[in-house]
Amino acid sequence: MHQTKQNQLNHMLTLRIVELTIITLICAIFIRPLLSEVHSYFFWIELIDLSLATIFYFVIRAGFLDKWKVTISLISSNLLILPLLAISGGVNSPLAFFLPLMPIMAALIGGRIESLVIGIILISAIVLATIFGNVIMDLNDHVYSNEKTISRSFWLIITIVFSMFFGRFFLQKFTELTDQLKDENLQDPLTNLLNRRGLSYHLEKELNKADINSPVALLLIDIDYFKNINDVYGHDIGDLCLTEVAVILKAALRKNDIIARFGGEEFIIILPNTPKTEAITIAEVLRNKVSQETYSEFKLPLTITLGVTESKRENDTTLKIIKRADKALYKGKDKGRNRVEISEN
Ligand SMILES: Nc1nc2c(ncn2[C@@H]2O[C@H](COP(=O)(O)OP(=O)(O)OP(=O)(O)O)[C@@H](O)[C@H]2O)c(=O)[nH]1
Repeated sequence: MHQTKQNQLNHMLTLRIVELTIITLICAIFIRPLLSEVHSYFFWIELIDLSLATIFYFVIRAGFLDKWKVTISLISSNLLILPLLAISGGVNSPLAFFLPLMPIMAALIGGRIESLVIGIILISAIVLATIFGNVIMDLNDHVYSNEKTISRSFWLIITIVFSMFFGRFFLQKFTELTDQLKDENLQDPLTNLLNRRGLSYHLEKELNKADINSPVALLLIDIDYFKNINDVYGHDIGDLCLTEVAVILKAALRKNDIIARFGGEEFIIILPNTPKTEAITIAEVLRNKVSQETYSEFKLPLTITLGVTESKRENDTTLKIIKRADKALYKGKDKGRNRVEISEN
């Protein structure tokens, strides 16, 4: 789910970058000749470039390209631009000003490695264009200045390196931020357990992995008579009790088990690769641990009731499995609370 959102963002970002490139090229073709005299070479080169960028734009828009194919296209369009750059005057070409944008584009669309690869290609091309600067300039019949070419190459390389670092830095910040948002989005702020959204995400994943040999067990847990705590001691003590119960439940679980606050005073525990018989033993352990502790500064005793179920072979859904556990839980409440009940099917 989150991967898809990230892909959509990358896709949108790629389109914006290519749109900007197209706008810049249109300005270069139609507006620049009004401001100064431009060699006809540039017109044709920029027209070819514009056609490439437009094709690239529609191919991306149609969604034909995944991340790697976009990166490969970026690298190949770089390689295509380089000969155009050579015949338009090498590092002295106005096209050269586009080059420092490339590593940033590659970092945003592809990643760190892509940005590094493109940066290295460009720097090597600039070094070559400087060594053969004289020949390139002859093609374009401009007056060639060795010092000017070297100075331009120097600054271009500096800006490309800078752009590689900036791309990397931006990517790092972007990843940190999206990870943080992802965590916050899936976390219950009171108990720091997964929230309902996080639970659905993990439960769906585990149900897809489950089969006859490795069923998923689910425990629905409800704190007994919790309303009394709120009514007598206040909501803040109620909150404290909830957090303390969450800590006890979490500490008793195995590494791969998943715990979430389902809402209010209800928790759900997903036990991957666990048959119902084993889940019942775990549920009893949890029930005992919770009832053996006392909670908050008032040393309040608490008990829990648990409904236990396991995944079915076919067509099980997050909704169905939770509903089965819920039925079992309410059977436990009816039978007097502080107990483990198993779903019938
Ligand atoms: N402090 C606190 N209380 C909450 C929170 N969420 C739900 N509650 C309270 O939890 C209580 C749940 O009460 P009930 O559903 O009636 O059930 P109960 O009193 O636990 O009784 P049984 O479940 O039948 O054993 C309500 O008083 C809610 O206000 C919360 O985030 N913090």
